[in-house]
Amino acid sequence: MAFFKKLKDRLFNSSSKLDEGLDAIMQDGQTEADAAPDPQPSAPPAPVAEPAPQEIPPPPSEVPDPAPAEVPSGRADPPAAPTPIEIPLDTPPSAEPAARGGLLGRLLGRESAKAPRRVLDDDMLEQLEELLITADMGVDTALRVTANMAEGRMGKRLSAQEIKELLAREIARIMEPVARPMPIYAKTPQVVLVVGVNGSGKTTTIGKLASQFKAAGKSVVIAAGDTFRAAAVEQLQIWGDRAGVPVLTAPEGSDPASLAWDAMAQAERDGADLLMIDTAGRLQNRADLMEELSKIVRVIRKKDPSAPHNTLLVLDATTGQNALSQVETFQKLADVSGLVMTKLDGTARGGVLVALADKFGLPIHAIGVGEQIDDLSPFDPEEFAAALTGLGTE
Ligand SMILES: Nc1nc2c(ncn2[C@@H]2O[C@H](COP(=O)(O)OP(=O)(O)OP(=O)(O)O)[C@@H](O)[C@H]2O)c(=O)[nH]1
Repeated sequence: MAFFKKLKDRLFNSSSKLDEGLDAIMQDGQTEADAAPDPQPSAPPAPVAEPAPQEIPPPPSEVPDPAPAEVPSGRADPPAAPTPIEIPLDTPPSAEPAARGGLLGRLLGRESAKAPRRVLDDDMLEQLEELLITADMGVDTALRVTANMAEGRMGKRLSAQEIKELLAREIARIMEPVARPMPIYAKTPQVVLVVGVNGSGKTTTIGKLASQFKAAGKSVVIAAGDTFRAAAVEQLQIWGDRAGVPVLTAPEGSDPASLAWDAMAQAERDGADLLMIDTAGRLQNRADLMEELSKIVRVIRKKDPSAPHNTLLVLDATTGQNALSQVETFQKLADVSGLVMTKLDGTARGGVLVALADKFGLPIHAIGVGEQIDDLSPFDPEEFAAALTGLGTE
């Protein structure tokens, strides 16, 4: 629960946004009868046709599933890569579907019987859709999520807590298949190419990952592949020092592919388990960047035809919907195998992760929740859904 609390506190902006929005929606449609406290158990039966539901019915099985939980487990792994043998990050994501227990299960049924309720109708659904869109879930995902929430529940009187629970279940269901730590392969050195726009958090993420891999007993080499920016190289050296991992650099302006070749040779010589290669993120000139990335890949493949084994795209969650177009762009530039979402702390835009999972289904290997070396966590769909919806924050 410690991490949940940290994530919850740091995702405060997102959850409070959804919280406030839901409260407003509840107030908007509230009638006197809705607001009236439910009768005490000893009182005569209430003159309402339908008793206030204490439990949310489980999602009907025929609900169209945007990201089915039964997706084959290998779906998100790189197809041609060797079989993973180990998971590096310390806490694996929950194997249990969200609705069947775990954190969400424990958070259910915590509200007072007197909580105000509102009848779920078209009006309310529309308001919910708008709320999710403002939380950066995107139109398509917001529509799918609300449709699934409404399935079999139209006309029912729901409380804000029940709506949050429904929302959290839907979000966790979409996120479950993409919550996968970066796989570690038997082949060494495992080459991890790290791509993303400048400022997305590549350097910081490489440092954090290197530190975690090292703590897990792996030997790591970092290559500072953004050779055109001296400041970027310096930053990476600082992070390498923090993580206690060697950083290979090349003179400013030199060919990143040649550095990648040298780094590969050194990683092989040293018997390193992992080689993490930082790359430039200049999207202003896509043709150049594409050529640069493909040259790095060509060169390292001369030494190992199965490399790179992972191509991590680092995305800044605070860019909201822009993250979607960055995925599209980088998928054209490189064979992206997984995502790391940074800056989830203090952003009101965590909803974009749901849109990303729904649209691309790429694995989310880890999330950045701060600027310190240990502020990188495995992605847990239940904790994320609970934090995003504000469940358990009362
Ligand atoms: N709050 C917060 N800040 C982060 C996180 N990850 C990275 N940052 C900050 O984001 C800024 C950019 O991070 P970098 O790691 O330098 O990003 P980059 O993609 O390497 O950028 P360039 O070096 O310009 O290519 C830095 O100030 C980091 O401290 C995170 O998870 N949370």
